Amino acid sequence: MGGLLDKIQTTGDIKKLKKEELDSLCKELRCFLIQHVCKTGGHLASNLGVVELTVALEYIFNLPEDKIVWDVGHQAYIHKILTGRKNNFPSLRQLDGLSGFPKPGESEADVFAAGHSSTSISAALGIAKARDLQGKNNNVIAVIGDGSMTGGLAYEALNNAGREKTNFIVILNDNQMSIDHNVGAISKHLNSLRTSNRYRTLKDNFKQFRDQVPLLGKATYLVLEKVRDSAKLLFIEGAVFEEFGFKYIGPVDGHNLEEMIEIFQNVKDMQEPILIHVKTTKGKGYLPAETNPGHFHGVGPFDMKTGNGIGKSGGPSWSAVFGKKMVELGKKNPNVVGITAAMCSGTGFEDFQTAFPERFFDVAIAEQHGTTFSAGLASQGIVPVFAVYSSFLQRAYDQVIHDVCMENLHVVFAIDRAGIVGADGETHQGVFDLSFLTHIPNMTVLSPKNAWELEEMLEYAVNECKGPVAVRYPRGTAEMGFAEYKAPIQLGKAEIIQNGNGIAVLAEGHMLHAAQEAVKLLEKDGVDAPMLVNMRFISPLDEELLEKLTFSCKHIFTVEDNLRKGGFGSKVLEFYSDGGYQVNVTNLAFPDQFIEQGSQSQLFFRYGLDGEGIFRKMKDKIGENYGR
Ligand SMILES: Cc1ncc(C[n+]2csc(CCOP(=O)(O)OP(=O)(O)O)c2C)c(N)n1
Ligand SMILES: CC(=O)[C@@H](O)[C@H](O)COP(=O)(O)O
Ligand SMILES: [Mg+2]
Repeated sequence: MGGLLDKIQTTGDIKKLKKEELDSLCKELRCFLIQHVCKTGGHLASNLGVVELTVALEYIFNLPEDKIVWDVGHQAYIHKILTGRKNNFPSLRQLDGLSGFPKPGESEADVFAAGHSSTSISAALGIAKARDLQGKNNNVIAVIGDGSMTGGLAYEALNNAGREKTNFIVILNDNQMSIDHNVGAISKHLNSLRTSNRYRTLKDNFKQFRDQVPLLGKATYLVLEKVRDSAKLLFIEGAVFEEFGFKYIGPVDGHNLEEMIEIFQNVKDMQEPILIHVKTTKGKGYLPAETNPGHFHGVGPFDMKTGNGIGKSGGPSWSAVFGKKMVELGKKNPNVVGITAAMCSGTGFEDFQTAFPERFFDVAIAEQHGTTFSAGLASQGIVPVFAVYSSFLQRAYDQVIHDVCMENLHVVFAIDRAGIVGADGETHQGVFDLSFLTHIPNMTVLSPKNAWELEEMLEYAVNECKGPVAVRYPRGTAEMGFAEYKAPIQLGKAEIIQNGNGIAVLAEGHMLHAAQEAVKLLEKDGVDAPMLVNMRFISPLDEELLEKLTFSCKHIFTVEDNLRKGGFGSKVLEFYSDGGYQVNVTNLAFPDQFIEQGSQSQLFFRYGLDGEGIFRKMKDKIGENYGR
């Protein structure tokens, strides 16, 4: 690999290239990207789609003085390669490696961190206003996808930005895709703009006019050039963005470097809010990704030649178990409906969508709306099951409290990707939901130990619960172990896996597996069989059991896939402290910090939450009483 890309070692080096070289640079970038992402995995399709857009932006604007804010940030790989991180690219999304998202700590060219969608316009506006207050005159650009443009926060920001007479550019990268196909009225509106030829007409009109002027003098020509340039900036009727106060430019071909370079040159330094609508193709330039952009949105390692995945194909994922059970529940109960916020395939909801299209709602990237919409449905006797990634539900904290729990409405939250998710890192780790849900009055929170229990809990949540209920389960292959433990689910009741004295290990959800491994190691080390418990309910806790333990156990350990503060263990401690019990409780959980990227197993190991790590921590704690 080499040539032009080798000349780009640091931010701004791209500007040393000749304009005629940029097409070749784009080709090299695509090869580089595919060759590396096929090994590391990552958000390939979105990045292939923005190669020319990123090159044009970074060729015209002056980084790092000019600020580019990437929405979600999953499409910032080309930006990373062009801003000094090419050599580190093999470590993308790996433990201690390059982040898959913009990170100001990684480079001065990364202005604002992201991972969750629809934040770019707000953040960029803040950056632009700070610039104005500080008397600077750099450009500020938000790059947002059409999927992210369905998030409410983007409109709060447009509403605010449209009245500012300041240098502020929004690039709307429209590939008609979210992860799955984009949905909703905004998507339709963008489609009507995409297919309009008004921008082309203006350009063509100019060409016709110019060709008709005989013996064009240089001065006239220059005036016409200016007219043509400003023609691109003309108010185009019908684009919703104009109503917000933005000057709308588009649609522009996002794979045509020349066109984009010309437009960016024109808008650079303009003192008003401008929105440039750029049309791109997700997966551009790599056939498997162009053909199946949903799959290549976020992909694991794959064979570059065929696009086929590489690596172990274990059993069904937790999401697949959820999806299959939902079809069964939907068949039995016509009141059950499914809701997703643009994560239909990720949450395993596709079969339900196919089976019950009229009972399935993709609300787009709108977790807040999805939650309140569910509350509305529940208020009328429908049973909504909102499948949502743990970290994205953070968005809807107020809606969960104010619209669901306060009214004690029967909304079922199927919380996918709860706990450590791995390579997406800090922004996506689902390690807060136990802390932000279990203290809300009326909310029931359950965690399954295995696939069977997830199904049982869903059945329980849908058919037996009366109020708000959340079932949380992790990313990855569903656990099948403990198949012989099938006690029926009962409100607030834990499941005893192994009786014992002296030591009790209370496990949350899938952490039971690591906890059992640790217990076996303790036994092997000469400790009398500790008690092992699958808690099942994190809220309400099995208080009867907790009280009983105070008579038989000297040491109580809690194990969970969540941060320590406010989590399962914290609740157990609180119970004992409130009741004035004298017990020795140790919480084994992730430390109270943002947890970095890495594979799930690497992170469980690093934080001592794999079987061996739990064993060591327990051994340390038991100390002088060890072995008795
Ligand atoms: C709040 C939030 N919800 C959901 C997601 C998951 N997610 C990541 S990218 C994406 C699609 C974004 O589509 P778009 O902005 O059009 O980008 P594209 O991948 O098409 O370039 C979704 C739903 C997220 N990152 N943040
Ligand atoms: C960028 C983003 O938010 C999603 O693409 C996310 O990375 C998907 O995660 P999963 O791979 O766990 O579905
Ligand atoms: Mg898109």
